[in-house]
Amino acid sequence: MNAFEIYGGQPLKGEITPQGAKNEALQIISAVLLTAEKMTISNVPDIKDVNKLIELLADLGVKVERINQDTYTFEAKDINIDYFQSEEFKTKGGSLRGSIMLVGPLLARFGKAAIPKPGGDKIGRRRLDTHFLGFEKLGATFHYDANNHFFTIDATNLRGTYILLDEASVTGTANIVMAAVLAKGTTTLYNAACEPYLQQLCKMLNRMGAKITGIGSNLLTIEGVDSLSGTAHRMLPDMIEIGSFIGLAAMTSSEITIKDVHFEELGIIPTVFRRLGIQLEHRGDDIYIPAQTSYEIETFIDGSILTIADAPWPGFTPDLLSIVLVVATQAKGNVLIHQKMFESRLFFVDKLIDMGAQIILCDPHRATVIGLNKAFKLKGIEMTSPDIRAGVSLLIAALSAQGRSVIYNIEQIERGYQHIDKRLLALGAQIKRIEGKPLH
Ligand SMILES: CC(=O)N[C@H]1[C@@H](OP(=O)(O)OP(=O)(O)OC[C@H]2O[C@@H](n3ccc(=O)[nH]c3=O)[C@H](O)[C@@H]2O)O[C@H](CO)[C@@H](O)[C@@H]1O
Ligand SMILES: C=C(OP(=O)(O)O)C(=O)O
Repeated sequence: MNAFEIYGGQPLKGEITPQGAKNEALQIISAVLLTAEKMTISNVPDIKDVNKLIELLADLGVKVERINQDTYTFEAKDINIDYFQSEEFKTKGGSLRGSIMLVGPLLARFGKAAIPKPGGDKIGRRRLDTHFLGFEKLGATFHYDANNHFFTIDATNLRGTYILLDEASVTGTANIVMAAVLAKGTTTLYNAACEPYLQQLCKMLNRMGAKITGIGSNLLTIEGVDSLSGTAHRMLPDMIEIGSFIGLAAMTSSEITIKDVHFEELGIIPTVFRRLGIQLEHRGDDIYIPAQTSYEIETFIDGSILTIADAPWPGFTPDLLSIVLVVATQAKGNVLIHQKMFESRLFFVDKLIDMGAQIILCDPHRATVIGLNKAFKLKGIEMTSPDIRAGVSLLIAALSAQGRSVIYNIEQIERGYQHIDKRLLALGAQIKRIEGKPLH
């Protein structure tokens, strides 16, 4: 088991380039199953979840070639549908959330699919109802074997229809769109999620010959086509990494430039960090963050305490709330963090409290942070990372803290952050990968 050992308390300095977007990559790479032709995908992040998905595709019979460090070609000509029944697939498929998005393309192209209940973070209940209700509307039938946690889905004759999603699920929308592109007739999808990940997916599908309109809105119209052809696609920079680096710079009083961020795709993210008092400048397509000895959280116009809450896009992504929370611990002022979507995503705050942060966990969804205004530094401790974003938040806390910290269970962090120790070392961080297990 690997851990990170960190000596914190020193400012960092330099430039950092965000990786390709993890959550976009999981959709885009699943979509290669929709065509027998060659797909060339670039800016693919070298992270555990993406590499596992690529491995799954290869196991399914997709011809995968790595052209260079971040570019792959995929050719889904001969697919081995029987692989679904193998024990290997049940183990591998169950280990990442993104594997659920293999179902839509497989139904569209082969009329059947099977999938173990996927993994992902322990951040609360993670329903898949939206996916299956959507597939059912398109004419699929599914069976859930609760003993083996295994879904089997049949769909020989998918037909376009009107679908009102029960919630704007990100992976659910991607899955249903990918099933509908090859269905007969027109699908109208309302209450669709519209994150940049989905906009990128829909634009790529259109380049492959799909007919999707309404991209970027919560009403998508998908006119089914007979087949799709190959194309090339480049992933956007990962907006969650960009937000994490903004938080890192502020918390550690570092002067950092985040390169090539595609600022116009970041939506409300820069605004939310600015509301925490963080100065950031949009220079060319970079974000420049000066070294700041203090940053002050705004209040609402009437003087009441600021609330930062998550919401489906174009609202603030839940994947950055843990980062905002940690950054607020060293701000001047107070903020209420309201994590509406997930039930267990704030449960890492006990570690921050152990480090000296002032936080009141009001209930599983809400935490009040009383900023220390950098008057007292957090102190380094040993801790275990419960999920990917909490993990990076703890990493940021450790880099700002006085003394030595050890973070265990870094596999969680490495699901989504490419070579993070090496990239932080390049900014001057004192971080080392060590062997180690938590005591309990
Ligand atoms: C692989 C991938 O892409 N994972 C992302 C994806 O997960 P994923 O697609 O699994 O998440 P969903 O969008 O389905 O939903 C996430 C949670 O939010 C709740 N919910 C969702 C929509 C809504 O309108 N109201 C609501 O309360 C759901 O019940 C669920 O608990 O989207 C999440 C929400 O942005 C992100 O945290 C994950 O990083
Ligand atoms: C929760 C996340 O990922 P996943 O959906 O893969 O668990 C995330 O990226 O923050």
